[in-house]
Amino acid sequence: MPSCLLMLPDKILLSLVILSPDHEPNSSEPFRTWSEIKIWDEPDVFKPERHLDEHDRDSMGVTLMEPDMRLVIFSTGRRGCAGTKIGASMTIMLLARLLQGFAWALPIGASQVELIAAKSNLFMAKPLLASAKPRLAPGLYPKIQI
Ligand code: HEM
Repeated sequence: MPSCLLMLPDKILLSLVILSPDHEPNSSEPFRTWSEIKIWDEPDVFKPERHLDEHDRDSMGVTLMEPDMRLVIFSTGRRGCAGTKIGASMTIMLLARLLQGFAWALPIGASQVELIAAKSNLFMAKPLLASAKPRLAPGLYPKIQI
């Protein structure tokens, strides 16, 4: 599970010391997010290609854990995620199943997708809503008993 969602506040502050050395520990300023780290050009702009391996831009390779902490999805170092490979594989498989199984569209009334990050936490400013319509034979969608 992406543990950043469950982190207690003091744990978040501990991470900040690493990510943002210029942050005043007792300041009332909201904590800084990845988008403020002075590593990327235009950090608030959606540019997923910035995560491709620098040495070989033609490859689709992405280094998920690296000491420079440019991509901190799985953290790094000795306490970094032990399940990076299975976590990445599961995420890709889940995305592939969602794309294969459903035709995706904007919800009724929406004119565009807004990928805007919240200012004070790691969530999106507004929930991402989408309409999913099954596109395969009905028997391929197992019913979950709750
Ligand atoms: C997309 C999926 C996942 C994400 C984003 C993710 C992310 C993370 C992060 C950020 C940490 C470090 C937390 C910290 O700094 O304290 C962590 C730790 C850890 N993760 Fe994951 N994780 C994922 C999936 C998994 C899976 C599938 C497994 C196991 C099969 C796993 C096993 C672990 C373990 C054992 C640790 C603790 C490592 C240690 O403290 O020595 N993770 N994960």
